[in-house]
Amino acid sequence: NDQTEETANMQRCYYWLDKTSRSFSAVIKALHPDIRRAVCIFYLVLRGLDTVEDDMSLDENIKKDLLKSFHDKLFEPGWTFKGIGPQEKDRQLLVEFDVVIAEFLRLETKYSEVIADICKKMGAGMIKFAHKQVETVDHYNLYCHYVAGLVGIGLSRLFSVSNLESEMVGKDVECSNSMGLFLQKTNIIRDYHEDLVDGRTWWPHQIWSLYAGKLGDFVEPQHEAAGLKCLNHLVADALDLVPEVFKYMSRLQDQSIFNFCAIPQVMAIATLSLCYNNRNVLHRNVKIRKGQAVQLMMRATNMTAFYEIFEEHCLELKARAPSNDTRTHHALDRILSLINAQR
Ligand SMILES: COc1cccc([C@H]2O[C@H](CC(=O)N[C@@H](CC(=O)O)C(=O)O)C(=O)N(CC(C)(C)C)c3ccc(Cl)cc32)c1OC
Repeated sequence: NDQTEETANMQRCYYWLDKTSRSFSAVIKALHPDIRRAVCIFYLVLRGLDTVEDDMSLDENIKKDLLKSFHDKLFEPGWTFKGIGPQEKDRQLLVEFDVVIAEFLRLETKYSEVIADICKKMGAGMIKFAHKQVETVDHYNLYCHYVAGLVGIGLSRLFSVSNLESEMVGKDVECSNSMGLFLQKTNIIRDYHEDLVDGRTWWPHQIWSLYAGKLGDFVEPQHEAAGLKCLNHLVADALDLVPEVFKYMSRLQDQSIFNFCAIPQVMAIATLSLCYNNRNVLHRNVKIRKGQAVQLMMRATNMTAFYEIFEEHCLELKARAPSNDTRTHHALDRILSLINAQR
């Protein structure tokens, strides 16, 4: 896509987009020109907020104030933040954040007000979860709402106000929230070992305590079977979101927006299927193969293919799930009957 007519600042923003999201930046750059800049800026603003939340070396009070006021910084031309620890991978983005702010302030108000509103809500939510662990399933859903559901809700509002999508897309908060939860829960399930090492655990205590005394127990051979039961429980919980994902995707009209929304979702169902009953999840970070990811990206361009991809992964999952895992079988049966019903 020809970005030559963009300002020097916007060129710099696309540079940061390439640096902060490997495969995903190309999908954002392929978005319809009416919405491309708004989504790129939204992505970078969220990356900035995420970098603050992730920096464990930051003084608690500085972090709290910054999370609470981040949405106001968007209206302070020239603002940057040099306090992020040197180990944070996207530290430099905040050092050059004045560039993002300059472009944010050039956006039409109908876009910038959505981005600022989501930042305000997300920052406030992140403060509530500054303590390290998640207690109940409700807390789990609330945490995922703050860090991911709100992204889906914000994007859906951008799609609607651009008039590229119907008003319903921006109004159906439940479906938009589920789009974020499906991605976030998949990441949390996949990142068990990595997060354990970092000392931040997002697996809800109310679920894992059914299977072990300490979350770290699952890395030990004698607790592996229990670890797999817990893993499968969380996979089934994530699969319960798929009906809402289908409802959301079925509403989309713009091809570039469909691709932008579909690609992360098909990556997630492939990752979720890979994680199910997979003991490697308890010891290291598992990822779908690059070749499989590319295949999925190329296929996920229409609703028929979207259903087919989910059906393939759900049938494969059903074949592997032991008959006594009723939670997983019920979730899969519901998804498969929805797919058959729309044929
Ligand atoms: C309607 O809602 C969406 C529609 C399309 C894409 C996303 C969602 O997809 C990427 C996809 C992405 O960023 N993939 C990475 C791979 C990875 O990080 O695992 C990448 O390819 O670099 C993602 O993961 N997150 C991060 C959250 C899940 C926290 C929201 C994300 C962060 C900022 C934005 Cl603007 C968008 C997204 C949506 O958000 C729900």
